[in-house]
Amino acid sequence: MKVGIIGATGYGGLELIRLLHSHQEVQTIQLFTSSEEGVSLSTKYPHLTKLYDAPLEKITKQAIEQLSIVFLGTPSGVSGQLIPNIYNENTIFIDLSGDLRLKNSADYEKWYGKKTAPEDLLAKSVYGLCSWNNDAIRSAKLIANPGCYPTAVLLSLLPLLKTNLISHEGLIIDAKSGVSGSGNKPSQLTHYAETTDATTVYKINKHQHIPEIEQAIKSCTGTVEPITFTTHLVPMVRGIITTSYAKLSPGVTAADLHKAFTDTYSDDPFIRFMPDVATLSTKQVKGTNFCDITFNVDDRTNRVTIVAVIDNLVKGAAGQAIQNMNLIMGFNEKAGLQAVPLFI
Ligand SMILES: NC(=O)C1=CN([C@@H]2O[C@H](COP(=O)(O)OP(=O)(O)OC[C@H]3O[C@@H](n4cnc5c(N)ncnc54)[C@H](OP(=O)(O)O)[C@@H]3O)[C@@H](O)[C@H]2O)C=CC1
Ligand SMILES: CC(=O)N[C@@H](CCC(=O)OP(=O)(O)O)C(=O)O
Repeated sequence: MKVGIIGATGYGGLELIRLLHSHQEVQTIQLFTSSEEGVSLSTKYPHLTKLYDAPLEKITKQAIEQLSIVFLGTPSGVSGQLIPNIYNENTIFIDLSGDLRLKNSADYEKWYGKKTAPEDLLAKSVYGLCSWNNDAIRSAKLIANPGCYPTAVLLSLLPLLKTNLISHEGLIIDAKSGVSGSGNKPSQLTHYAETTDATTVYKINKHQHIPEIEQAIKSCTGTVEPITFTTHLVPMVRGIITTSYAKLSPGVTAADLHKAFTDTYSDDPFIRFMPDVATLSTKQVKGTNFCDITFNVDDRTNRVTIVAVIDNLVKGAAGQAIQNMNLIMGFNEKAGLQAVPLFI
């Protein structure tokens, strides 16, 4: 099968290359650029020497039409305008950006501060939250791959929200990410001198993933209340950890929560429910498509603390995008995604 990557020079693109390279169903990976046509990716990234030396290609409708799948790892505001120009019935589009996730275009313009994608594109797009939307994913032509933070938050909260074991009201979610989450464009926030030896809170009550999380909670459980969601940048390259605090519904015990997680995920290839662990670390999922989840009930407050870890570039981006491809194409869901975590 022939696949393509638009935005191949970005961090999401590089991670797609790394994972697709060992996918047994993928024979050719075409790499596209908007700014460095003719340049070899291995010139820019020497670790790809003797692997990806061919010149980067210009994005054209004719080239995209030849591909079974095209991934877009482009900054927000790009794919919503680009896809209408290259859309065709032969190719499946998987967008890693936030452009097609929010069904309400006013929400996109408010939270992203950018022009929304056309309504017909939004109507066609399927939210690619694997494990929760697999039936719709299997027949999709256009996938809105979930955001990195929403993936960890939703996978860890939906089993309890859907069964009404925790209250929808007063949910508080504290999230922390490594610096690769902000892509390969340097900024003041990600400058080494300011990120190393520091933890920084950012986008307080303004993060663009707030409406995405609320939309998915509504769609999976039928109801939603506003969430409090706070993001932090921590001095590591990869990884996300989310810690959520929820009020238990009357009479609910730890055993009920345990059952909800095992009922939902015991057969899941990538979600590892880990009750009774003393620690949970981003390292234990590094380089993989795993999402590890644990919880602890505080009897003093009648609250439960729910923790999830993912690799932002894999389960939070390229890995989940490939899992979506596998579901659509009817491949083994784990194809290309079987690596053991890079723990040390
Ligand atoms: N990093 C992460 O952990 C995650 C990222 N995402 C989302 O995925 C997307 C990609 O992220 P990431 O790889 O980190 O971003 P990067 O900034 O690292 O890379 C984006 C790439 O997009 C290409 N690009 C820029 N402008 C255009 C354009 N007008 N047309 C086509 N291509 C363009 C650039 O390549 P070139 O100049 O060669 O065209 C660039 O290398 C973003 O929307 C991000 O929000 C989602 C989940 C997690
Ligand atoms: C550390 C860091 O900066 N992370 C980014 C991740 C968001 C992202 O990837 O953007 P979309 O999912 O909206 O496309 C952020 O918090 O904005």
